[in-house]
Amino acid sequence: MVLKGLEPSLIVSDFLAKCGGYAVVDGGFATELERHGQDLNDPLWSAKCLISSPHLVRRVHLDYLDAGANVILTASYQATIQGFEAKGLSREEAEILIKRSVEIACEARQIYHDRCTKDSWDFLDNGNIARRPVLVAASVGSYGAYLADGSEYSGNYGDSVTLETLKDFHRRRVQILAESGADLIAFETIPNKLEAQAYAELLKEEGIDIPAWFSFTSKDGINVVSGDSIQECASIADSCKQVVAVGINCTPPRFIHGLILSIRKVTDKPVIIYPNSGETYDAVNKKWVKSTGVADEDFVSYVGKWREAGASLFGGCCRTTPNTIRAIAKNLFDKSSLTLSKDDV
Ligand code: MET
Ligand SMILES: [Zn+2]
Repeated sequence: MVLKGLEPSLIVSDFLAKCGGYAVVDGGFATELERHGQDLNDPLWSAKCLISSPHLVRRVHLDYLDAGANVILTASYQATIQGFEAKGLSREEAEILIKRSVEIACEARQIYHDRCTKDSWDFLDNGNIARRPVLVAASVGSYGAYLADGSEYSGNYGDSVTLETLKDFHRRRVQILAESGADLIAFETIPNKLEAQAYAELLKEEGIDIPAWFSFTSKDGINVVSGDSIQECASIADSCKQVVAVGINCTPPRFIHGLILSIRKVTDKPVIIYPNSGETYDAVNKKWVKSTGVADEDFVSYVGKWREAGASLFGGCCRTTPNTIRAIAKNLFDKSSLTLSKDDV
């Protein structure tokens, strides 16, 4: 994509316009690696596959592109220099793997476009065809994801972790990803305000010249998981020039509508939504379990409602699959059906 040099906000508005006003984000990445037989019970989680199965990483990206994704997220969510070093890799090897995560996603996009299957073309209203726009978003998971102790879902890092700790932890990886050829950086599953502040300061201090999105996670539909206010968190994203979209991921679908309304109160930036399947992560047993209480309807049937509430980018997070993404794409772009039956998923 020829994006460099454009104002960050123009990059996303131009991209959304080319996509037809709304864009489709990919779905659960680690989930899909597991479906392909990978055991991700490891401190590196999905990033383990950058070492052991890069071909599978590329394959999963391709599956999401085939399903209709306009944005694919790299396998770098839990790929950290510190995490790779703990596995005995050198710093240089760790940096190469982080960069490689972006290269693999770019390769997948290239393969996808080169195939020129009918799915890779969009028919425009004027009868012309255009190549479907695809952005590669370099994923950055939280400090809690690196700890791999479930604290990405509590946002509770304890008093010893300060703004500076978080900035120092993330600094080098963000620099590498910014220079890797990715179109943007996706700060995902942000559990608290402190980490959002750290990201915003890093983007500024390091003069990062590609755009970013900030995506928070919530377990009550009111606050982010730490209990910090979603509006305060979204305001940090709003004041950061490099941030081109703000939203929510890895959060049960039933909470999304209210969170979009809260975010819209403090920012006009595009809102991105990619919920999980509604199950809950049990950090002790490292398993996803069905929520008790009211069962979630499949979230694809909510997409129309989220769009009305003001969201512009839609995808899925943990436990969602290419089928979920296919159904979202159909929901957004098949003008004749605004709501999908559950059979579509
Ligand atoms: C815990 S949220 C994980 C987000 C990451 N992009 C993935 O789908 O694997
Ligand atoms: Zn997730």
